[in-house]
Amino acid sequence: MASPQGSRAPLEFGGPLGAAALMLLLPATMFHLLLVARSGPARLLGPPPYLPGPEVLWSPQMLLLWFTWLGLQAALYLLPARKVAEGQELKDKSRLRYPINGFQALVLTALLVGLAVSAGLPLGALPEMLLPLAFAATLTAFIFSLLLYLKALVAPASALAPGGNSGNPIYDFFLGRELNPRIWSFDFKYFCELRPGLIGWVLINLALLMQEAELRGSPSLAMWLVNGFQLLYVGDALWHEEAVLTTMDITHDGFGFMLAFGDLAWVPFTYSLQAQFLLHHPQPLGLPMASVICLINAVGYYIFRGANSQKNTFRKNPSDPRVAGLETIPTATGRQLLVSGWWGVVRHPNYLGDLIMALAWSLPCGVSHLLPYFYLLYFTALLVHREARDEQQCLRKYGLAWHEYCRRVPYRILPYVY
Ligand SMILES: NC(=O)C1=CN([C@@H]2O[C@H](COP(=O)(O)OP(=O)(O)OC[C@H]3O[C@@H](n4cnc5c(N)ncnc54)[C@H](OP(=O)(O)O)[C@@H]3O)[C@@H](O)[C@H]2O)C=CC1
Ligand SMILES: CC(C)CCC[C@@H](C)[C@H]1CC=C2C3=C(CC[C@@]21C)[C@@]1(C)CC[C@H](O)C[C@@H]1CC3
Repeated sequence: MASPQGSRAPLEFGGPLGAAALMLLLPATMFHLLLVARSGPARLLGPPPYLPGPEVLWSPQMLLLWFTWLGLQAALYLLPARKVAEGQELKDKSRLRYPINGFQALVLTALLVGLAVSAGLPLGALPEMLLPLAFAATLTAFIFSLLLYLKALVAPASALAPGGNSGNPIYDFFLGRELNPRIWSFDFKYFCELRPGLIGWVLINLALLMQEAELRGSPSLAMWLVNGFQLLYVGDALWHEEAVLTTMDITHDGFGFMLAFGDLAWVPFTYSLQAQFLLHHPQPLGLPMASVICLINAVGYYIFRGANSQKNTFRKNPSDPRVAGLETIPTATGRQLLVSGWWGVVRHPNYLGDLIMALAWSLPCGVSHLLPYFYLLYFTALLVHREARDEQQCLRKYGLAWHEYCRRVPYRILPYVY
């Protein structure tokens, strides 16, 4: 199996061994978190309260519910979109087209769920179904990745991703071989990245809030904050859906187990960890502390959105008055790099904002347990690793200009620290 570039791309994630370990470790961590969040001691580093048997994990009804959810999101994806955007130029100089209707899918899902709840759907019962649902999602991710791997065997070389075609089946299965696997115009990676997982995450959060209201009479302030912050984050991602077309996930990485599991299982079932924790471990939170936490989230969001919008506006139209005055470095590709504004503070200001928000999502859970801080810890590791991968890609793209950018903006994520 030759690399699409002729020469083999360097192995990432620790090569085949690292990929095999991650394929076991990631689902194990997700189930560990689901079990521990509902246990009394809620110890991140302790053993799980029990090991669930097949009768707890396997449920045909939950598999059906999961497929109904995927089917609903796929149907919403296929609805007419307010805009159809073009992706980055591919190796064969063509550009794929993508529907921009993610926010519409979120609103329509909210309407449908609202109608179903008012007709008697017991959404508050969902938290009890998380284990078999997570199992259904994990199983789907494994089978789906296998089908994607097989599909790539008949794909033309130009459709393969730069990584993920090492010739080692475990590594390639993990990273994904085909860059943009599609059936007709249905793009699997783009669909999975933003719809079932992200919208599923806020739906699980809402179910946990409703269950808390049933148990304790009303949702706690901490639960409101976690729900509000994460809804803002998901709403923002879907509102700015087009921006995902320039992320490395879409332009560089193949679609394999890493993204299939990450999008379909990891995001909904682990990103909702704080709300899961709060349902089983209510935390007192006064208004003054809640205001401070809201301020932290607002600062994080301001940096995150400011940085992302500045780069996206600049990439779309460098003469836009909002970015035209910013200082830039020319590169041999004809593109320029921003060296003032947010992108002159650190080389990844959007990651800094994202991490500040991650802190604000954990703080409502108090400081008695490490468990709700799992997201912050995992996300720091993910972004540090992602930043290093992006750095390599930028160095390959921009060469000397990237060196100059690193000299002018020496810190990566946190000014004067990292
Ligand atoms: N919650 C979660 O689990 C995750 C959230 N995220 C968030 O998603 C968002 C997107 O992140 P991600 O895809 O990693 O990457 P970025 O949006 O940070 O994009 C990196 C790219 O931006 C361009 N770029 C870098 N520096 C400059 C500069 N100085 N001037 C102009 N362009 C520059 C380069 O591409 P080019 O030059 O080709 O345009 C580079 O490859 C972030 O806000 C991140 O925090 C990401 C991962 C997971
Ligand atoms: C579990 C694995 C080790 C890694 C899985 C990674 C995925 C969960 C993430 C890879 C890139 C992502 C992005 C987002 C969500 C998480 C995944 C899918 C966003 C959609 C989150 C919202 C932001 O506004 C945009 C992000 C793009 C990248």
